[in-house]
Amino acid sequence: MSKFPILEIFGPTIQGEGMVVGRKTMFIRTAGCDYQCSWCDSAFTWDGSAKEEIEMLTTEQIMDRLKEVGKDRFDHVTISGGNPALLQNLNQLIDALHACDLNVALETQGSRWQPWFLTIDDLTISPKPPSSKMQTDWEMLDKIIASLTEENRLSHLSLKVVVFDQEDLDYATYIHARYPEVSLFLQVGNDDLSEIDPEQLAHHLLSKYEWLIDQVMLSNTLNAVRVLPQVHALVWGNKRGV
Ligand SMILES: C[S@@+](CC[C@H](N)C(=O)[O-])C[C@H]1O[C@@H](n2cnc3c(N)ncnc32)[C@H](O)[C@@H]1O
Ligand SMILES: Nc1nc2[nH]cc(C(=O)O)c2c(=O)[nH]1
Ligand code: SF4
Ligand SMILES: [Mg+2]
Repeated sequence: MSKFPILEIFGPTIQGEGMVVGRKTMFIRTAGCDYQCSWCDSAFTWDGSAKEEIEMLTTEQIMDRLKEVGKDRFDHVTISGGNPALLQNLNQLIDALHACDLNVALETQGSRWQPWFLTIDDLTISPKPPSSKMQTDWEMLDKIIASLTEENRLSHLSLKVVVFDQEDLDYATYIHARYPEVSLFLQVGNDDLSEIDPEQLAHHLLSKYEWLIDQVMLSNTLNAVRVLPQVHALVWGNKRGV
Protein backbone atom coordinates (compact mmCIF):
# COMPACT_ATOMS: atom_id res chain seq x y z
CA MET A 1 0.00 0.00 0.00
CA SER A 2 1.56 3.30 -1.13
CA LYS A 3 1.89 6.31 1.15
CA PHE A 4 1.54 9.82 -0.22
CA PRO A 5 3.06 13.07 1.14
CA ILE A 6 0.05 15.18 2.17
CA LEU A 7 0.15 18.77 3.40
CA GLU A 8 -3.51 19.73 3.65
CA ILE A 9 -6.97 18.19 3.45
CA PHE A 10 -9.62 20.91 3.62
CA GLY A 11 -13.15 21.80 2.63
CA PRO A 12 -15.79 21.68 1.51
CA THR A 13 -15.15 24.98 -0.23
CA ILE A 14 -15.64 26.27 -3.74
CA GLN A 15 -13.23 25.49 -6.52
CA GLY A 16 -11.93 29.02 -6.99
CA GLU A 17 -10.27 28.53 -10.36
CA GLY A 18 -10.72 27.35 -13.90
CA MET A 19 -12.91 24.77 -15.63
CA VAL A 20 -15.18 23.93 -12.68
CA VAL A 21 -15.02 27.30 -10.88
CA GLY A 22 -17.67 27.58 -8.18
CA ARG A 23 -18.02 23.80 -7.79
CA LYS A 24 -18.33 22.60 -4.19
CA THR A 25 -15.28 20.45 -3.54
CA MET A 26 -12.80 19.10 -1.00
CA PHE A 27 -9.05 19.73 -1.49
CA ILE A 28 -6.17 17.34 -1.00
CA ARG A 29 -2.80 19.10 -1.30
CA THR A 30 0.29 17.00 -1.91
CA ALA A 31 3.81 18.09 -0.93
CA GLY A 32 6.70 18.47 -3.35
CA CYS A 33 7.14 20.17 -6.71
CA ASP A 34 9.59 19.87 -9.61
CA TYR A 35 9.13 23.62 -10.32
CA GLN A 36 9.85 26.70 -8.22
CA CYS A 37 7.64 29.38 -9.79
CA SER A 38 8.71 32.89 -8.77
CA TRP A 39 5.12 33.73 -7.79
CA CYS A 40 3.91 30.36 -6.44
CA ASP A 41 1.00 30.93 -4.03
CA SER A 42 1.63 27.48 -2.50
CA ALA A 43 5.40 27.66 -2.07
CA PHE A 44 5.04 26.05 1.36
CA THR A 45 4.50 22.75 -0.51
CA TRP A 46 8.10 22.75 -1.74
CA ASP A 47 10.24 25.41 0.01
CA GLY A 48 10.66 23.54 3.31
CA SER A 49 8.70 26.09 5.37
CA ALA A 50 5.95 23.54 6.18
CA LYS A 51 8.00 20.35 6.13
CA GLU A 52 7.01 19.36 9.67
CA GLU A 53 3.34 19.41 8.56
CA ILE A 54 3.81 16.79 5.82
CA GLU A 55 2.12 13.49 6.65
CA MET A 56 2.79 10.24 4.82
CA LEU A 57 -0.72 8.81 4.42
CA THR A 58 -2.17 5.70 2.79
CA THR A 59 -5.24 5.86 0.56
CA GLU A 60 -7.32 4.49 3.42
CA GLN A 61 -6.06 7.20 5.81
CA ILE A 62 -6.75 9.92 3.23
CA MET A 63 -10.30 8.62 2.69
CA ASP A 64 -10.88 8.59 6.47
CA ARG A 65 -9.52 12.14 6.82
CA LEU A 66 -11.69 13.41 3.96
CA LYS A 67 -14.81 12.06 5.68
CA GLU A 68 -13.69 13.38 9.06
CA VAL A 69 -13.19 16.89 7.68
CA GLY A 70 -15.92 17.07 5.01
CA LYS A 71 -18.51 14.79 6.68
CA ASP A 72 -21.15 13.84 4.08
CA ARG A 73 -21.20 17.33 2.59
CA PHE A 74 -19.26 16.76 -0.64
CA ASP A 75 -19.24 14.70 -3.84
CA HIS A 76 -16.19 16.19 -5.54
CA VAL A 77 -12.50 16.15 -4.58
CA THR A 78 -9.71 18.29 -6.05
CA ILE A 79 -6.12 17.07 -5.81
CA SER A 80 -3.54 19.84 -6.04
CA GLY A 81 -0.07 20.55 -4.74
CA GLY A 82 2.81 20.97 -5.24
CA ASN A 83 2.77 18.71 -8.26
CA PRO A 84 0.59 15.62 -7.67
CA ALA A 85 1.83 14.26 -11.02
CA LEU A 86 5.09 13.36 -9.26
CA LEU A 87 3.19 10.52 -7.53
CA GLN A 88 3.23 7.44 -9.74
CA ASN A 89 0.84 5.37 -7.62
CA LEU A 90 -1.78 8.08 -7.14
CA ASN A 91 -4.17 5.91 -9.21
CA GLN A 92 -4.78 4.00 -5.94
CA LEU A 93 -6.29 7.11 -4.34
CA ILE A 94 -8.15 8.17 -7.51
CA ASP A 95 -9.71 4.70 -7.85
CA ALA A 96 -10.78 4.74 -4.18
CA LEU A 97 -12.40 8.17 -4.64
CA HIS A 98 -14.27 6.96 -7.73
CA ALA A 99 -15.37 3.81 -5.89
CA CYS A 100 -17.07 6.14 -3.37
CA ASP A 101 -18.89 7.91 -6.23
CA LEU A 102 -16.77 11.02 -5.86
CA ASN A 103 -15.76 13.14 -8.85
CA VAL A 104 -12.04 13.84 -9.05
CA ALA A 105 -10.30 16.99 -10.28
CA LEU A 106 -6.53 17.44 -10.44
CA GLU A 107 -4.19 20.41 -10.94
CA THR A 108 -0.75 19.99 -12.48
CA GLN A 109 1.64 22.03 -14.63
CA GLY A 110 2.29 19.66 -17.55
CA SER A 111 5.88 18.75 -16.70
CA ARG A 112 5.14 15.05 -16.09
CA TRP A 113 2.80 12.45 -17.63
CA GLN A 114 0.98 9.82 -15.61
CA PRO A 115 -1.29 7.15 -17.18
CA TRP A 116 -3.89 7.90 -14.49
CA PHE A 117 -4.46 11.33 -16.11
CA LEU A 118 -6.90 9.38 -18.29
CA THR A 119 -9.17 8.74 -15.28
CA ILE A 120 -9.41 12.32 -13.93
CA ASP A 121 -12.87 13.89 -14.36
CA ASP A 122 -11.64 17.51 -14.41
CA LEU A 123 -7.97 17.73 -15.36
CA THR A 124 -6.32 21.16 -15.38
CA ILE A 125 -2.90 21.55 -16.96
CA SER A 126 -1.32 24.89 -16.13
CA PRO A 127 1.83 25.53 -18.20
CA LYS A 128 3.95 28.29 -16.78
CA PRO A 129 4.46 31.63 -18.58
CA PRO A 130 7.76 33.63 -18.64
CA SER A 131 7.03 35.58 -15.43
CA SER A 132 7.28 32.30 -13.47
CA LYS A 133 10.97 31.95 -14.57
CA MET A 134 10.24 28.29 -15.43
CA GLN A 135 10.90 26.69 -18.84
CA THR A 136 8.06 24.83 -20.55
CA ASP A 137 8.93 21.27 -21.62
CA TRP A 138 7.11 21.46 -24.97
CA GLU A 139 7.87 17.85 -25.88
CA MET A 140 6.22 16.66 -22.67
CA LEU A 141 3.26 19.03 -23.02
CA ASP A 142 2.71 17.85 -26.62
CA LYS A 143 2.78 14.23 -25.44
CA ILE A 144 0.30 14.88 -22.63
CA ILE A 145 -2.18 16.74 -24.86
CA ALA A 146 -1.80 14.16 -27.67
CA SER A 147 -2.39 11.21 -25.31
CA LEU A 148 -5.47 12.81 -23.78
CA THR A 149 -6.81 13.74 -27.23
CA GLU A 150 -6.26 10.20 -28.58
CA GLU A 151 -8.14 8.74 -25.61
CA ASN A 152 -11.10 11.12 -26.12
CA ARG A 153 -10.49 13.02 -22.88
CA LEU A 154 -10.85 16.58 -24.29
CA SER A 155 -14.15 17.17 -22.45
CA HIS A 156 -12.33 16.36 -19.18
CA LEU A 157 -9.34 18.62 -19.92
CA SER A 158 -8.50 22.30 -19.71
CA LEU A 159 -5.43 24.48 -19.99
CA LYS A 160 -5.05 27.33 -17.53
CA VAL A 161 -2.43 30.05 -18.00
CA VAL A 162 -1.77 32.52 -15.21
CA VAL A 163 -1.13 36.00 -16.65
CA PHE A 164 0.87 38.75 -14.94
CA ASP A 165 1.93 40.88 -17.93
CA GLN A 166 1.94 41.28 -21.72
CA GLU A 167 4.69 38.67 -22.17
CA ASP A 168 2.57 36.12 -20.30
CA LEU A 169 -0.39 37.01 -22.50
CA ASP A 170 1.75 36.39 -25.61
CA TYR A 171 2.63 33.00 -24.12
CA ALA A 172 -1.06 32.23 -23.54
CA THR A 173 -1.78 33.24 -27.15
CA TYR A 174 0.90 30.82 -28.33
CA ILE A 175 -0.53 28.03 -26.12
CA HIS A 176 -3.98 28.60 -27.67
CA ALA A 177 -2.54 28.44 -31.21
CA ARG A 178 -0.57 25.26 -30.42
CA TYR A 179 -3.50 23.46 -28.73
CA PRO A 180 -6.64 25.00 -30.33
CA GLU A 181 -8.87 22.04 -29.41
CA VAL A 182 -8.28 22.38 -25.65
CA SER A 183 -10.42 24.75 -23.53
CA LEU A 184 -8.26 27.64 -22.40
CA PHE A 185 -8.68 29.61 -19.17
CA LEU A 186 -6.73 32.81 -18.50
CA GLN A 187 -6.27 33.47 -14.81
CA VAL A 188 -5.34 36.70 -13.06
CA GLY A 189 -1.92 36.45 -11.43
CA ASN A 190 -1.77 37.31 -7.74
CA ASP A 191 1.39 39.40 -7.32
CA ASP A 192 0.71 40.39 -3.71
CA LEU A 193 1.10 37.18 -1.70
CA SER A 194 1.96 39.06 1.51
CA GLU A 195 -1.22 41.19 1.71
CA ILE A 196 -3.12 40.16 4.85
CA ASP A 197 -6.26 42.26 4.32
CA PRO A 198 -8.66 40.38 1.98
CA GLU A 199 -10.44 43.61 1.00
CA GLN A 200 -7.21 45.29 -0.06
CA LEU A 201 -6.21 42.22 -2.05
CA ALA A 202 -9.64 41.95 -3.72
CA HIS A 203 -9.48 45.60 -4.74
CA HIS A 204 -6.02 45.09 -6.24
CA LEU A 205 -6.88 41.80 -7.99
CA LEU A 206 -10.09 43.20 -9.49
CA SER A 207 -8.12 46.00 -11.16
CA LYS A 208 -5.75 43.37 -12.57
CA TYR A 209 -8.79 41.36 -13.73
CA GLU A 210 -10.09 44.41 -15.58
CA TRP A 211 -6.70 44.86 -17.28
CA LEU A 212 -6.69 41.20 -18.36
CA ILE A 213 -10.26 41.40 -19.69
CA ASP A 214 -9.38 44.55 -21.66
CA GLN A 215 -6.35 42.88 -23.27
CA VAL A 216 -8.27 39.74 -24.21
CA MET A 217 -11.10 41.79 -25.72
CA LEU A 218 -8.55 43.57 -27.95
CA SER A 219 -7.11 40.29 -29.25
CA ASN A 220 -8.32 38.75 -32.51
CA THR A 221 -6.91 35.32 -31.67
CA LEU A 222 -7.98 34.91 -28.04
CA ASN A 223 -11.66 34.45 -28.89
CA ALA A 224 -12.69 31.01 -27.59
CA VAL A 225 -11.25 31.61 -24.13
CA ARG A 226 -12.48 32.24 -20.60
CA VAL A 227 -11.02 34.93 -18.34
CA LEU A 228 -11.25 34.42 -14.57
CA PRO A 229 -9.85 35.69 -11.28
CA GLN A 230 -9.08 33.31 -8.41
CA VAL A 231 -12.49 33.57 -6.72
CA HIS A 232 -11.18 32.23 -3.39
CA ALA A 233 -8.55 35.02 -3.34
CA LEU A 234 -11.29 37.63 -3.86
CA VAL A 235 -13.32 36.19 -0.97
CA TRP A 236 -10.66 35.06 1.54
CA GLY A 237 -7.46 36.76 0.39
CA ASN A 238 -4.14 34.94 0.88
CA LYS A 239 -5.49 32.67 3.64
CA ARG A 240 -4.36 29.03 3.53
CA GLY A 241 -6.79 26.10 3.57
CA VAL A 242 -9.79 27.78 1.90
C1 LIG B 1 -0.33 25.99 -6.58
S1 LIG B 1 -0.58 25.27 -8.13
C2 LIG B 1 -0.48 23.51 -7.78
C3 LIG B 1 -0.67 22.64 -9.02
C4 LIG B 1 0.46 22.63 -10.03
N1 LIG B 1 1.75 22.67 -9.42
C5 LIG B 1 0.30 23.79 -10.99
O1 LIG B 1 1.04 24.77 -10.88
O2 LIG B 1 -0.57 23.68 -11.85
C6 LIG B 1 -2.35 25.49 -8.45
C7 LIG B 1 -2.69 26.59 -9.40
O3 LIG B 1 -2.38 27.83 -8.80
C8 LIG B 1 -1.84 28.68 -9.80
N2 LIG B 1 -1.09 29.74 -9.13
C9 LIG B 1 0.01 29.59 -8.37
N3 LIG B 1 0.44 30.78 -7.91
C10 LIG B 1 -0.40 31.71 -8.39
C11 LIG B 1 -0.48 33.13 -8.26
N4 LIG B 1 0.42 33.83 -7.55
N5 LIG B 1 -1.50 33.77 -8.89
C12 LIG B 1 -2.41 33.07 -9.63
N6 LIG B 1 -2.39 31.73 -9.77
C13 LIG B 1 -1.40 31.05 -9.17
C14 LIG B 1 -1.01 27.74 -10.63
O4 LIG B 1 -0.68 28.27 -11.90
C15 LIG B 1 -1.93 26.54 -10.73
O5 LIG B 1 -2.82 26.74 -11.81
N1 LIG C 1 -10.83 27.46 -3.12
C1 LIG C 1 -9.69 27.12 -3.73
N2 LIG C 1 -9.69 26.89 -5.05
C2 LIG C 1 -8.53 26.49 -5.62
N3 LIG C 1 -8.32 26.16 -6.91
C3 LIG C 1 -7.05 25.76 -7.07
C4 LIG C 1 -6.40 25.82 -5.85
C5 LIG C 1 -5.02 25.34 -5.67
O1 LIG C 1 -4.31 25.81 -4.79
O2 LIG C 1 -4.62 24.46 -6.44
C6 LIG C 1 -7.34 26.30 -4.92
C7 LIG C 1 -7.34 26.57 -3.52
O3 LIG C 1 -6.35 26.50 -2.79
N4 LIG C 1 -8.54 26.96 -2.98
S1 SF4 D 1 4.29 24.37 -10.53
FE1 SF4 D 1 2.54 24.88 -9.20
S2 SF4 D 1 3.13 24.26 -7.09
FE2 SF4 D 1 4.96 24.15 -8.37
S3 SF4 D 1 5.98 26.09 -8.00
FE3 SF4 D 1 4.70 26.40 -9.82
S4 SF4 D 1 2.69 27.12 -9.10
FE4 SF4 D 1 3.84 26.33 -7.33
MG1 LIG E 1 -4.11 27.89 -4.56
